[in-house]
Amino acid sequence: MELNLYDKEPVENDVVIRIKGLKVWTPEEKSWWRRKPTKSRSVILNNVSGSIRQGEFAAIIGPSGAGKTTFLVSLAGKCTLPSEGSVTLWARNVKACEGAVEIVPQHETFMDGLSVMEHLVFMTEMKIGSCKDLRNKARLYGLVEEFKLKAHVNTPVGGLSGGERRLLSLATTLLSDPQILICDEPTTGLDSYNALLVVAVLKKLATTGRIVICSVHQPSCDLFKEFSSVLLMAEGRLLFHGTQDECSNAFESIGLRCPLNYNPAEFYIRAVSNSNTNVEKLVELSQNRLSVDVDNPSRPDLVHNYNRPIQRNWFKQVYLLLWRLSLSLKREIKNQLIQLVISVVATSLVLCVAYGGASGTTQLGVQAMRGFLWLITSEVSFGVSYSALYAFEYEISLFKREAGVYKCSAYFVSRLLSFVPRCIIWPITLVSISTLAVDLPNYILTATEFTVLLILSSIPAVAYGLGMAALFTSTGIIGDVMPCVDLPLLLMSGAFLRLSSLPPWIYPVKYISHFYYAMDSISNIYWRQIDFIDCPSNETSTCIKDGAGVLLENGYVNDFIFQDSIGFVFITMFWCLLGYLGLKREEKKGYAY
Ligand SMILES: Nc1ncnc2c1ncn2[C@@H]1O[C@H](COP(=O)(O)OP(=O)(O)OP(=O)(O)O)[C@@H](O)[C@H]1O
Repeated sequence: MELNLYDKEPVENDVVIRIKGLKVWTPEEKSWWRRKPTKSRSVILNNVSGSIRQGEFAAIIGPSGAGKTTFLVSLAGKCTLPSEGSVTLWARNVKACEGAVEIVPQHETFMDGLSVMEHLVFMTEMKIGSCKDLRNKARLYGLVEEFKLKAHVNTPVGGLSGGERRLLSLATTLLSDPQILICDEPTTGLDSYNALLVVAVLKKLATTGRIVICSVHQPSCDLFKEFSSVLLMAEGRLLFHGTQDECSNAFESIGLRCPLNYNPAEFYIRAVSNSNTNVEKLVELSQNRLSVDVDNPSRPDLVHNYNRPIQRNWFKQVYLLLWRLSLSLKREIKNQLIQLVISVVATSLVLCVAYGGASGTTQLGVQAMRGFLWLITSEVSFGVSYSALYAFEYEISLFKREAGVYKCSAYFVSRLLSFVPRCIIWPITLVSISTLAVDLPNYILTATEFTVLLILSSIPAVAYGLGMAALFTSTGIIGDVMPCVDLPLLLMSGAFLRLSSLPPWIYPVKYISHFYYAMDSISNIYWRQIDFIDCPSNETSTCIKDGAGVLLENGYVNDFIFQDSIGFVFITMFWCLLGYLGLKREEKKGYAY
């Protein structure tokens, strides 16, 4: 049975995409200490003009570095390089036609831990709506069938071959049924059977009125002849745009005839690679042809009723992102458990050995218990914040690739929530093992309070790790920056110096230190229960008489529950905001096609 995925009727042969005087440059490189650019910009696209009609199935060919990818990305409105000129769809700026154009990049980016079906279900839910809806379900299964992915639905994406990944990438893009599809080398890496399969699907799309534009590298004769039109590029210029026959006539008119049985695409590319004269002749020839189309009056009345992208509501986006992450993490559960056992159980045992029998009721024990409280607090904070530090390292290109599919804030929040199990398991394990060795008053109640407090304090610690990760991910210097930021926050914990002795100008830093709030709370929980600290008669230094004295010496506050609760909420929001801004900046930089 033939699947009818593209139910729109072909429409009249009208110009949809118009490109006028498009120039794109490489960015100027400036050093931060000099105003003068260290490297001046060079032209990538040089005054490209043209127009593309409804139903066109166009092949962009040209030598390497001709500017094909840059041209495609500009057509999709996703070029982030400095540019001039315009690209319009139905006489409207391409950037204002969200959802009309989809681009399939040369290099696919997926979450490799998911199976093919899980990936497609996630994308269907995000891009077109619930998979329970029969139409959406039919579209999903139709594409699986059309791209011969049925045999691989349970295969992890990371285990697919290069060609299969390419097919999956195309199927994912077609879920939203875009009006204009741009593919950067869709057949590269595919065997001839699959290359023809892909081209046949794309051609079918074009026959239903959509525009399909593909850059193709060394296409075979069979493949090349499937395209309805050819765009030939060299040195950043569009040398020719027209049908295959028109292309061959144009070459003949400048004295170049493609030999019989010779691959025409290869012939055209060679002709413009070797000779500047040929390039100039073709530029001259094409200028007259292109100006006709470009100067046609615009027809804003022809704005097509293309599928506007849907955006699931924010909570649904967070839910779906969490679902995807949980699927990916589920497969790493063994590694996660080993990590937990090594990190927490081993740490707890070391603490048991070092602090065995410590009690805050003796002068010696005061120092030991201060150290113990600091160590369990910092172990949890460091443990969770450093595990969050590399959360975006592998995901940032996926996040950029999926820009527009979900909101940046939903992504950040889902990433924060994905750490919640760790924030619960870590403190429970650490407290339940390590406190067995020390003398806690009201053991069960105090250990429970420690656990709850450490769980609460680990949330801002994760927000801190994620915030820093989002701010510094692309620079690759996060490992150097983090210890520098940690230091003042650590000092503010009160574990190493008396907070009341700090100069007033440095004092506000303590309000953004999660170490401070955690130490303030845990110290209050413990020391408030110590009514008497023994002071031996031969003691030469001043004795601290009770837990309140210890708190006073450290500079911790009395109304700790209120202040520390507000503090935890405040710093969580503070780091989330910085993290969100960091991700937004990454999103703006755009995906590297
Ligand atoms: N962001 C960028 N910064 C600097 N130079 C760039 C950038 N993007 C593209 N270029 C340069 O512009 C030229 C055209 O690149 P583009 O990728 O568009 O060519 P292409 O025709 O697609 O090449 P290929 O067929 O090899 O993929 C290349 O010389 C490339 O190095």
